[in-house]
Amino acid sequence: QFLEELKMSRRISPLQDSIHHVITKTDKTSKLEVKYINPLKGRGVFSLAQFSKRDFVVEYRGDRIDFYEAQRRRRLYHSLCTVFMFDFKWKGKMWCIDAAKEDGSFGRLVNDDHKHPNCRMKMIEVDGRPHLCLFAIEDIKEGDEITYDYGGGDWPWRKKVREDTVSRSNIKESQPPSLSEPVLSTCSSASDQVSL
Ligand SMILES: C[S@@+](CC[C@H](N)C(=O)[O-])C[C@H]1O[C@@H](n2cnc3c(N)ncnc32)[C@H](O)[C@@H]1O
Repeated sequence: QFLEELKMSRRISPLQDSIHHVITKTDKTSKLEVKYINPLKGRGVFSLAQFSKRDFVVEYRGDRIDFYEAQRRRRLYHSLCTVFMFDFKWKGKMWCIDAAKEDGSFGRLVNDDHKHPNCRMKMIEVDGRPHLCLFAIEDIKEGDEITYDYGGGDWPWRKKVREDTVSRSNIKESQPPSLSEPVLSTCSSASDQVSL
C-alpha cells in the first residue's frame, strides 16, 4: 500500500518499482489475480486495478540457468514444462529463466498475445544479474488479461487462430523454439534493456 502511494505521488519510477519486487521476490497480489480461463489457455493473469502505460507489472521469476543447463533440462522435461523456459541474451551469451516449477508466482502464468499485447518483456539488471520483467505498453483496465508477445516460434495456439485445425493433443506435443531463435527475442536487443 505504502509503495503504491509513493508511486502514485511519482516518487517511485517503474524501474524502481520493478527492482523492489525483484529484490523482495514479490508479486502485486493486490493488483493482479490468477484465473482459470478455459481448457485451451489454462490459467491467466488478470488485472484487479488500473496500470498505466510503462508501469512495471510482474517479474517472470524462475531459475536463471545458462545455455548448457537449459539444453540439459529441455532433454529431460516434458513439453508441457519446456514452454515455461524462456531464453534471452545477456552479455553476449544465451541464458534462460526456467519457470517450470509451480512456485505460486504470477509471471509464469501470463499468456501470449502477439497481436494486441498490453505488456512487453524487458531485461533489467539488479545487483549485476539479469531479470525479466513485464512492463505495460498501454493503459491496462481493471479486469483485462495481462499478455505479452512470446516472440519467435510457431506457437500452436497461433496456428489454431489461423487454421482452426489444431487440437488440444497437438498443443501438448508443442515444442518451444530453438535457442538460435530466442523466445524472448525482444530481450536480446540493447534497446530493451532498462539501464539502472
Ligand atoms: C507460460 S504458460 C502460461 C500459463 C498457462 N496458461 C497455465 O495455465 O499454466 C504457456 C502455456 O499457456 C498456454 N497459452 C499461452 N498463451 C496462449 C494463447 N494465446 N492461447 C492459447 N493458449 C495459450 C499454452 O498452453 C502455453 O503452453
